[in-house]
Amino acid sequence: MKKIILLGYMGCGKSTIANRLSKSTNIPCLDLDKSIEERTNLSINEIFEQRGEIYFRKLEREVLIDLLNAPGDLILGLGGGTPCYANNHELLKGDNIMSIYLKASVETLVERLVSNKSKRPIIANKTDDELKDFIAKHLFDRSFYYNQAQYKVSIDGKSKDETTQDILAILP
Ligand SMILES: Nc1ncnc2c1ncn2[C@@H]1O[C@H](COP(=O)(O)OP(=O)(O)OP(=O)(O)O)[C@@H](O)[C@H]1O
Ligand SMILES: O=C(O)C1=C[C@@H](O)[C@@H](O)[C@H](O)C1
Ligand SMILES: [Mg+2]
Repeated sequence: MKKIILLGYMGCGKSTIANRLSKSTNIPCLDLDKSIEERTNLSINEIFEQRGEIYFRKLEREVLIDLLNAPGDLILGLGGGTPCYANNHELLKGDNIMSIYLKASVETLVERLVSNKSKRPIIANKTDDELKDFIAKHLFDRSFYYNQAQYKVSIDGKSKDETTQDILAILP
């Protein structure tokens, strides 16, 4: 059983690329954020609003552990913060796990996120002017964890197809 894990900052394309990889490989895919929403019957925004981020981070770890331990092959798109909390990055070093960091520049991320903030509670209340500085600092803080991934794929200037092909080329 192998688990292919996509990680990286919000907007780097984890959910999008996980779906495309799944279609090309016939390996089923799941999205950790979606799995959390299904388990709680709440949206990510509602979880943050009603229960707070600490509750979300506990749940995120629990659902991650369950999915990593489930039988069968899986492509899993993590949440943007998943490897950066509760030592989750150590969970991604198991023998049957292939972790892939979708590495994006601050510019690419700002471009994608500026009009897509509302469903992402960490940035939802940032003004467009604040967003670039926030992402630059946040990405810097998180990079230590993202860089623990086994593979790094740069996504700047690439189409969804090109990124998908780059990842297919490193799959066993
Ligand atoms: N290679 C690409 N080129 C252009 N746009 C892309 C590419 N990959 C993804 N996108 C777009 O970027 C946006 C963010 O992608 P996606 O939701 O897959 O990111 P994510 O990493 O799952 O984010 P989050 O951590 O917030 O769930 C989407 O609108 C998607 O269509
Ligand atoms: O970067 C983050 O901390 C987050 C990213 C999203 O995928 C969600 O997991 C949630 O909005 C938190
Ligand atoms: Mg996603």
